[in-house]
Amino acid sequence: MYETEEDPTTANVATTTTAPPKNTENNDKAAKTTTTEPIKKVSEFMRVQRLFRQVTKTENGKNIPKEKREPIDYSPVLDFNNLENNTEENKKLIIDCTSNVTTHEFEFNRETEFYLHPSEWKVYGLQGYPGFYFIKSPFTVSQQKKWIKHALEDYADPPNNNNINLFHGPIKNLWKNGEMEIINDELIKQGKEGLTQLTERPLDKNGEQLPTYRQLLDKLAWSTLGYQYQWTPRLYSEEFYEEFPDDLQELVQKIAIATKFDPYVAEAATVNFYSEDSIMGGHLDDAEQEMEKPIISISFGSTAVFLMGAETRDIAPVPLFIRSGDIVIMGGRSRYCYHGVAKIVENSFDLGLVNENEEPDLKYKIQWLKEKNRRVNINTRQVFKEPKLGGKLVNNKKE
Ligand SMILES: O=C(O)CCC(=O)C(=O)O
Ligand SMILES: [Fe+2]
Repeated sequence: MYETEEDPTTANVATTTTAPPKNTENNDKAAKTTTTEPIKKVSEFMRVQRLFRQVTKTENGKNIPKEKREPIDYSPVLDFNNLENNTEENKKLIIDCTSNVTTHEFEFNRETEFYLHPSEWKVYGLQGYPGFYFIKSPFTVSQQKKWIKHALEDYADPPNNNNINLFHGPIKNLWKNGEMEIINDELIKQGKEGLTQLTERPLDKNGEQLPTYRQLLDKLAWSTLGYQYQWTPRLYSEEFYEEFPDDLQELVQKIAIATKFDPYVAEAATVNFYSEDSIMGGHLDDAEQEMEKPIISISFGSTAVFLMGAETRDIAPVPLFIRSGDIVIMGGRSRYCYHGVAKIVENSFDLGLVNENEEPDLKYKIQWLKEKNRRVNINTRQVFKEPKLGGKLVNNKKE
């Protein structure tokens, strides 16, 4: 998992292809090196990935203002949310699976889980990918915010692992402390007195002063739940297990029932934090012993261009939009296929999540996500054929 292809035009820049699951592409240098790097043959996956790369600097290194950049052509992107807007080619790929899925009932709560009864869900498949499902967001705004809150407050904190812990050691209350700094900076900007109760930053595991929590939050790229995926040996080991959140377990088990992938026990999850210039290179998720159970993926915030590829990188992937609240189920063939995120669409943050009178608990989270067009993605996996340790099966099914 996460062994991504290096883009030869960005090979010597800040593209991380090892442990962190996503590549934060440095478009600036990418643009500069395009002309000097020898042209290597790139895969079909990379060719399509590059269609969504924007040049942000001129050849002599000058910043191109956002409004003057060559716009990205999103017309080839398949859109399950605007069926009529699709190219004729993409229309042929879209399968309406609504009737296959909506008959599998489970108990649910409109207030806290899904606002739409499963019989009202809109579910699509992709031609050539049996087992792949796309569910148009069945969440209310407040349910979306619940997962955003969990991701920032709980999932990114110890004992769960994240990309920042790898360098600095465990950092407690990353969000809470970062939020205090955000509030403090705002007050000072307004000429007011800053907060008095800012937490003193501890030294990190190397005895070095930690960067500010705001800076750390800016670097937050991923965290792991349940079996903590070990990026270097590329495996899950029973030694590194943290309790899997019950409410997330319940949610994905219900989605698994709807799509007939039950029984499903989420034993591990990756939580990805993207900002406006993040990408995730093409990769396979193949470290799980159980590959017959799908990856169930929920996303909130800005819109992504997701690439659904094939078993090799030599086949062009299908680019598709994933918007806030949409659910993607990668089962069947798609479970064995390359995929990635080519682009976070400019200015695509879901304005439905923005509320002038937001409660204090959420105000800064939404502001933080919106200001850099951020996106939170949570994707779950069953790791073992016989689920072990904390993996619980909740009986949600209506008999
Ligand atoms: O962000 C996404 O939609 C995809 C994430 C993904 O593929 C992964 O974490 O393995
Ligand atoms: Fe993946």
